Formats: sequence, C-alpha cells, structure tokens
Amino acid sequence: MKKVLTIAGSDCSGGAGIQADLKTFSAHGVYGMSVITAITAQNTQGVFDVRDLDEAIIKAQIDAIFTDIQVDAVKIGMVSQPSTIHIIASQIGKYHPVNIVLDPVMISKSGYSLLKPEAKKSLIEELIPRASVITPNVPEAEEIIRTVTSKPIAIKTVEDMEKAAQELYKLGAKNVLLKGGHMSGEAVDVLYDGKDITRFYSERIDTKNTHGTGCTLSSAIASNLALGYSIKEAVNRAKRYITIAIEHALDIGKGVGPTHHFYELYKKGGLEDGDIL
Ligand SMILES: Nc1ncnc2c1ncn2[C@@H]1O[C@H](COP(=O)(O)OP(=O)(O)O)[C@@H](O)[C@H]1O
Ligand SMILES: Cc1ncc(COP(=O)(O)O)c(N)n1
Repeated sequence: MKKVLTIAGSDCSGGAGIQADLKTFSAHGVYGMSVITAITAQNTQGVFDVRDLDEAIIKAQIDAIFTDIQVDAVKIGMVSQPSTIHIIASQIGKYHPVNIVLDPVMISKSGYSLLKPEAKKSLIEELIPRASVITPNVPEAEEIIRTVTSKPIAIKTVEDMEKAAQELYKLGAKNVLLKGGHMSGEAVDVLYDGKDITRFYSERIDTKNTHGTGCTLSSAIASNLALGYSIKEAVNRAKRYITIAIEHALDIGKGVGPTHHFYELYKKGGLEDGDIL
C-alpha cells in the first residue's frame, strides 16, 4: 500500500486541514499519516483560536515517521510561522521525500490569517523551491507575486492565471497549479510545468459548502502522485475527485459546510478499483 503524509494544521470540525487530508487519503486507498503543525479551534462559521506547536515536537513527529516508514508522497498545508517552516524545510532536506505537494495556505475561507505575515518570506524562500507542485488559490498567488515583485497584481481572467502561474514557476517549484475556485464562471485550474500550460475544467457547483476544498485537492494530488501517476494525470484525477466531493458537500453546521469523502464517490468519478490499490 502506498503511504502518504500530511504536514498541516488540525481542524477540529473535520472539514479542512489534517482531517480533510486523512479522509482524502483513505478514499484514494492510500495509507495516511499526519504531522500536526498547529491546532485550530474552528468550525463551519470561522476560526476562533490557534496554538502553534513548537519546532521540537514537529521535528520529532517527522523523525518518527521517516526513520521507520517509507513515504511515497508528502502534502504540506498550514505552516503558521517561520520556525515551523524552518524545521519542515530542514527535515525535508534530511529525508528527501520524492513527491511534495505544497498548498501555501494563507487565509481561511472565513478570513482568518493562518500564515503569519512574517512567515510569507520563509514560505517562499524555503518551502516553495522544494515542492514538486505548489497549489495556490488566486488570492494566495496574488499575495506571493506581490511579496516577490513588490508590485500590485490582479488576476481576473484565465489568461491572467496562466501568466501568474508562469511567474510563480520562477520561484523554484517543479510545477505550479493555480486554482480557480475564487474566480467566476467555470472552475478552471491552470497547471504550468515549465514547458506546457494545461487547463483543467469543471462546472462551477452552486453551493456555499466549500470548506476544505483546497486541502482536499492537494491531498488528492499527493495520493495520485504516490500511486505513480504523472503530475498531469494526478491533477486531472484530483480535479475529478474534488468536483464530486464538492457536488456531494455536506450541509453540516451553520456556515460553510465541508466536502464529502468516500470511496463510492471516487468510483463515481470514473476512477476504477484497479487504479487505486
Ligand atoms: N463552486 C465550485 N465548483 C466547482 N469547483 C470548485 C468550486 N469551488 C472551488 N472549486 C475547485 O476546488 C479546488 C480548490 O480551489 P479553491 O477553492 O480555489 O482553493 P482554496 O480552498 O485553497 O481556496 C479547485 O480545483 C477549484 O477549481
Ligand atoms: C487547519 C486548516 N488548514 C487549512 C485551512 C484552509 O481551508 P480551506 O481549504 O477551506 O481554504 C483551514 N481552514 N484550516
């Protein structure tokens, strides 16, 4: 069985973060493991409190996994602060996992800052260059480009997304997937691999329940890379998975409900049994 690790924050309400990642791994038939960077108190209505774990326990969790178990892919989500980023970067340098999907989580759907402003530079300099693929949403892409170039940027069209993906590629990740969840019209994601631009389309589903979409997509990509798919096929399959997971999103809680994960949905996306185990 392929083994996939998420390094991310905990969402006690189960919609995003570590919890969404582990559910996604299970639905893909891969073995999920987690290194927790921070504990958040959040639900479908907002984020109420955060405790960042210290670097010693983050380091110890990563050592415990890599000294014992072969890891086929790593997904990195909420990394909060510079010390968390330094220790993750240094541990990646030590263990060299093969597939690294970095979701540069900055602000929750409810508007809470999950990455401290002073950590932006560390994320860009220390983690992005180590990633096999980064998966920013549109506001994150704008923020990263603004931080690097000190110039204002507004991504308004798919063509703007393509230009931004090429700009982000210069930061050293092997691939850039710019997600179009925050645009209007069809939900188009753009992949740039240094050579080709590929667009991934889906209909835009009319729902308020999109808590954890970014976490789900990046974990699905990590699962598919672990299963041996090329980056384009991994993104293609992940896009199909997230579309079904949003279509079946749950109206849980009073606010933005979570995506839904289960094996039957995976099969419904045309992803057959034989493909996943
Ligand atoms: N309403 C929607 N209908 C269909 N796909 C969506 C919708 N909202 C987001 N997506 C897709 O979900 C994935 C996550 O995108 P996005 O919501 O932009 O990420 P984030 O959670 O990081 O803000 C992308 O593949 C995006 O195209
Ligand atoms: C611990 C944690 N990590 C990430 C997100 C982003 O979630 P979303 O995918 O909805 O933007 C979150 N709300 N909480």
